[in-house]
Amino acid sequence: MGELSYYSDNNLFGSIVASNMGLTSLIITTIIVMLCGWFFLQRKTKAPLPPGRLGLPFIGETLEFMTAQKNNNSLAFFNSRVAKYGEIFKTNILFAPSISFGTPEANKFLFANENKLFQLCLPSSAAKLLGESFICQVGEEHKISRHTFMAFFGASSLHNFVPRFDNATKAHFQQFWEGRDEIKAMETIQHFLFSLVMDLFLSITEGPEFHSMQHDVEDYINGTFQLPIDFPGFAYHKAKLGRDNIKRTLDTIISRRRKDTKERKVEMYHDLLSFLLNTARDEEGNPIKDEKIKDNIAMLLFSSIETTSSTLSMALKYLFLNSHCLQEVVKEQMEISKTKDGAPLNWEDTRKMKYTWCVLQESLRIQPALEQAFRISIKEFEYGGFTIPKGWKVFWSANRTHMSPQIFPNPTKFDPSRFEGSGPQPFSFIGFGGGPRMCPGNEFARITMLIFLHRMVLNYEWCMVDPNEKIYVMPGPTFQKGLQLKLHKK
Ligand code: HEM
Repeated sequence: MGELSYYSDNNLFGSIVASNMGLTSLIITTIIVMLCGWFFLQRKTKAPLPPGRLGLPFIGETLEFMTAQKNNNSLAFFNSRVAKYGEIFKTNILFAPSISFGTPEANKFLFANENKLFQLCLPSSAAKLLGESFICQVGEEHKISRHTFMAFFGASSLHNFVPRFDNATKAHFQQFWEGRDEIKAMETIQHFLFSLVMDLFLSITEGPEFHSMQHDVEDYINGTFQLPIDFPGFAYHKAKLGRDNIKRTLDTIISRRRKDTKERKVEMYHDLLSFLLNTARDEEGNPIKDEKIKDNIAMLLFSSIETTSSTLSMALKYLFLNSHCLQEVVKEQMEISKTKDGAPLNWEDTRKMKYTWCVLQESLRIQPALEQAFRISIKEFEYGGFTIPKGWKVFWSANRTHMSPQIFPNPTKFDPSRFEGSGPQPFSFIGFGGGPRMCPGNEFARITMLIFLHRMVLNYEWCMVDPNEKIYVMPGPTFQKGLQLKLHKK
């Protein structure tokens, strides 16, 4: 028994040890399996970077992109990558790792997450020249400043300016188009827009300040987004001098305006400067500081002219190439003209120009005035099954979206009827951008372009000297020979 019991105890001990060892190894194995699973899941849940090529160190694919863009062919750059990598891909253009978005869903995501996941990123050299203007601000500061300016550029405020714009447009045609049988339309339109904004912003339509500003604004526009070489002869250096001259001229104009206000001549002025000096307030409810007024007026001169002149010039080209569309525009404008009996156009008239507005939007769809704009991701996040790292650039691209055959069938065909009725699906037409940074000048651009086309089609027939005139994009679309037109007065 004892032996037996010894044997049994020994056996029991052995079996306890054996079963403990079995349990321990079971626990260890379970932990190892769980750890492996956890690591595996961790690896699985961290989505990969979007596919694509970052290209050469630092310059990446910048040269290839810039060459394609300059030749008005950035779509080929994008299409080849979309075909290879899909709708979301990585690249390195403009010297930074970047991610390209192009579908309406991705555009919506980008615009809706401004300040949450993305923020505007301007090259620091350009931001330096744009100073304290609201285009350089982000977050709440941007929202408040932009709101101040929107009070002036919104539809309700521009309402009253329509007859004044129409009179200015008639005067422009008399001075610059009358009696000419050939014209470089794009630069003449730029001059027209410069005159219009100088009137709207500062009530200045002629004289030395007008001419010096014209020259300085041109330098400012041409050089701000160029290579930041601050040395005589380089575009960026000229832009800096231009910006300084604009601000000096604005100093003189502001002092004169203050004197006029004291002498109660202020009611003479209905313009942006008067609004900024007398009505607008900053975020703390104080009058806006002069430095901010000057930087914003200079920035608005900068943003308004090239974009609008390019869209109008493209519309003249497409109307010439599509005579059935031109006939529709003429019919619509004649109907309006018949009701006017020589009186200037008003706000309600511009509301009736529905087909003409479709023509302008279709022109902007095919040849966007701003092809893409960049944001920077302010935190890491996932989108579309990919990780978007913090600090990478993400950009929307108007020509990628506008030229997608899934969104706009037969995308190269000029077809203004795409914009009739409820128009294209949301976030598929992004000619004016979207979200909190959507173009605040779109209403102003809309009315000025409609009024211009009204006067143009009622008074002139035109044909392009070279219907295949080349277009460069640097960075906005520009006709190689300035859009040469032969004119025939009706
Ligand atoms: C057809 C004419 C125009 C086109 C196609 C156009 C296009 C655009 C686009 C696409 C953006 C968005 C850029 C982005 O997302 O980063 C933008 C922004 C802007 N536009 Fe326009 N624009 C036009 C006319 C104007 C005019 C007439 C003005 C001024 C009166 C103006 C002032 C601005 C400003 C200040 C911004 C920056 C807004 C912000 O950052 O909050 N634009 N424009």
